[in-house]
Amino acid sequence: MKVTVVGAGAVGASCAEYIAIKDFASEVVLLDIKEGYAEGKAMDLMQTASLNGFDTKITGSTNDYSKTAGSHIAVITSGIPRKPGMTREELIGINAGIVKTVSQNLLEHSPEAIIIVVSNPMDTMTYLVHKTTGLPKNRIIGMGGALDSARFKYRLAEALEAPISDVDGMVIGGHSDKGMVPLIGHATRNSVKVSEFLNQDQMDYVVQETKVGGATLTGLLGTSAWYAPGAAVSGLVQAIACDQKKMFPCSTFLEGEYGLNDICIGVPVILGKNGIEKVVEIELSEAEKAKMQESAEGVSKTNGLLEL
Ligand SMILES: NC(=O)c1ccc[n+]([C@@H]2O[C@H](COP(=O)([O-])OP(=O)(O)OC[C@H]3O[C@@H](n4cnc5c(N)ncnc54)[C@H](O)[C@@H]3O)[C@@H](O)[C@H]2O)c1
Ligand SMILES: O=C(O)C[C@H](O)C(=O)O
Repeated sequence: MKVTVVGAGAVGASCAEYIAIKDFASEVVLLDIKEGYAEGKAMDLMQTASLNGFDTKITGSTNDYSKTAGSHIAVITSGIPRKPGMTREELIGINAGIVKTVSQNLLEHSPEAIIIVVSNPMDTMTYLVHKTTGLPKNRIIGMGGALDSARFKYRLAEALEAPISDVDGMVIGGHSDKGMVPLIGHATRNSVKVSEFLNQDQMDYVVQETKVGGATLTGLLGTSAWYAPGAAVSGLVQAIACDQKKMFPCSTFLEGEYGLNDICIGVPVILGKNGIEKVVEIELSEAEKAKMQESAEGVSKTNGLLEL
């Protein structure tokens, strides 16, 4: 199983490290445009192999896509992250061109690859890849909801004063500060609805802190987060590589599901060897449906900025 990660920066290198440590891939190729950067990150990571106990071979490439040939899965993290005070959507002017070129370069050498899009604004970048590559929609996956759901569980566990292993919850909708839809009504503590334990103010706080989770960290770090994003991507890669049939919220191209068309946005999907094996349509409350519709309007507005 060969995996390529384009962008050997904070998220890409973290993703590569988590994939290696999980040791399900034979090879991970890190590619970056900065001279020597991917090679350096790969060598540094390989020098953890005896310490972290993995056999995965990590190699680096400075913009030579021939090294990525035959990749089964390709992750796109190339592009700029936001600075404090920015929205993800403000990155479109620079990242759209990068993501378009990178996806084309990847597919030239790995025409059968499954593409996972990470670069922001992620839902719109996923839509861009869908529109410009012509790949079947099951092979284009946007990562955002898996990360947002991890932050949702973090906030739920904090509010519940419970171990994170007791908590479950999912975030759907757009991967944006205003557009996320944390499904608080579905969230549970060991199969018991969290509304049995938390009052409305506490639940509202969890939802709001989840929605701005990325911005909160960007404010603290001065750049985007990378550990949880890298871990979230590695989970999607593993589900595909190991044909796990696991359900994640991922950005995918919709054709009527959830009443939405011609958009990539976060919905529950089953991930396996074919990428998106199935879109799962769950029962939403009227309020959740309205939030999803509003979220989709925001994503479509950003999509409109693309020069397709
Ligand atoms: N979807 C999500 O949940 C999520 C989470 C975290 C970060 N992000 C996004 O991921 C992207 C990367 O974030 P980061 O913190 O890793 O940034 P970073 O600056 O640390 O890394 C980005 C890397 O991309 C490289 N790059 C730029 N143009 C390239 C090109 N044409 N080809 C190959 N490599 C290129 C840069 O040299 C840099 O090393 C940002 O757009 C960020 O907003 C998304
Ligand atoms: O928030 C960001 O700028 C990066 C990413 O989308 C995140 O949610 O961490």
